[in-house]
Amino acid sequence: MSYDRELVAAKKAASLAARLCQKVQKDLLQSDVQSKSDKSPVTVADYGSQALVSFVLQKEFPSEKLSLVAEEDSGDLCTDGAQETLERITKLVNDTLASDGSYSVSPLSTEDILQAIDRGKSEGGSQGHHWVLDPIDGTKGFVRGDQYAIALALLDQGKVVLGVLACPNLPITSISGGNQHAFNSGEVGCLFFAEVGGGTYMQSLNGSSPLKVQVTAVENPEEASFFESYEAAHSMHDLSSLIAKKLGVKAPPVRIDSQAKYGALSRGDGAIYMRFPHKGYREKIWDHAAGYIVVTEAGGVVRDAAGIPLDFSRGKYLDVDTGIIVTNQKLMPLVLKAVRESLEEKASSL
Ligand SMILES: Nc1ncnc2c1ncn2[C@@H]1O[C@H](COP(=O)(O)OS(=O)(=O)O)[C@@H](OP(=O)(O)O)[C@H]1O
Ligand SMILES: [Mg+2]
Ligand SMILES: [Mg+2]
Ligand SMILES: [Mg+2]
Repeated sequence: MSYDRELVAAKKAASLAARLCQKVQKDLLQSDVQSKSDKSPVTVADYGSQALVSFVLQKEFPSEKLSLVAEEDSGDLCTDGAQETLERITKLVNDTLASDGSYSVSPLSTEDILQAIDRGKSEGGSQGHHWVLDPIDGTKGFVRGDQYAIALALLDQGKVVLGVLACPNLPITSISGGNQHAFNSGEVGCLFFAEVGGGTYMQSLNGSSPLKVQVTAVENPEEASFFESYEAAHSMHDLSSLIAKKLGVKAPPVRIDSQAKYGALSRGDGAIYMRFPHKGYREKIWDHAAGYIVVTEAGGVVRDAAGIPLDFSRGKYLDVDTGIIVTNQKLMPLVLKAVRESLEEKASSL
C-alpha cells in the first residue's frame, strides 16, 4: 500500500507549522511560555503548531474521520486569563495560513482553534490509521533558541508507515563534530521524510530538491560518535558515558534537543543515539514515531535497552525496557552488549 498522498499532506503540514514556530522563536518573550501541570514548558508555538497541523490534515482528508494522537490539549487555554494567549495563537495560525495561501478559508475563530487542538485527543492503538504529532519536540531547546522539531507520523495497524521531521534550526550540512548551532553554520532548516519501504530523504525547509540519506557505515566503535538529550533530566548522561567508554568511543557526546537527533543520525552525522530516562518516566509515541521511521528507512535500527523493537501499537505510551538505542546494523550488537554490562555494573555498585 502506498502512503504518497498522506506523505504530501504531512510534509505540507509540518512545513507550515515550522514556519509558525520560526516566527515565534524569533520574537520569543518570557510571557509566551506557560507551564503545564507536569511543569514542562509549553509555548504559543506548541499550541499553534498543533492547531495548524490538525487543520491541514482535516483539509487534506475531508471525508475521513481523522484520528490524531498529539501532545497538547486545550485545557490550560480554556482557563480564566488565557484568552489573550488564545487570541495570539489564533492570529499566528491565521497569519501563517494567509502567508501560504493554499487554503482559501475565512479566518479561523478562537473556537475553531480550540477544536483543532482537541482533535489530537485520540489514544492510538493497533487498529486503523492514527496520525501521531509532537507539535514542538524539544520545547526546552525551542525556548533556549536551540534545536527543536515538528514531528508527524502515521500509524497503520499499529506500525509506523510514514514520518516527517521538520527541524528549523538544524544545519543543512553535517553537524558531526558538534557544530549544531545555527549561528556557527550556513543555511539551516531541514525536512526529513520517510515512507515505509521507500527510504529516507532530506530537503531544506526552503524547498530544495530531496536527497536520499543513509545512516553511517562506521563499524568500529572507536570511530563512532554518539548523540544524547541536551537535558540531563531526560537521559542519564553518566550511564551513556560509561557505555561509550566501554565501547571505546573517543569523541565527546553530542547533546542536542529533540528528534533532530534521529534526523542527524539518519544522514550519518553521528553513529549512535542513547536515551536513558530516569526511573519512572514513560516514553510517549509522539517523541519517537517520526524519528523511528526516518532512521529505520535510512538503514538504522532502533531497540530498547533489552534489544526489543519498539511497539507503537499500545496507545500513547511506548513501554520500553530502561531506554532506547539507535544505531546501524553492525554496531547494534556491540552497543547492546555494552549497555547490558554497564547496567549490571551500575546495579551491583548500588
Ligand atoms: N523526565 C523525562 N525523561 C525523559 N524524557 C522526558 C522527560 N520529561 C520530558 N521528556 C520528553 O523529552 C522530550 C525532549 O526530547 P529530548 O530529551 O530528546 O531533548 S531535550 O534534551 O529535552 O532537549 C520532551 O518532548 P517535548 O515535551 O515535546 O519537548 C518530553 O516529551
Ligand atoms: Mg512537552
Ligand atoms: Mg516531545
Ligand atoms: Mg512537544
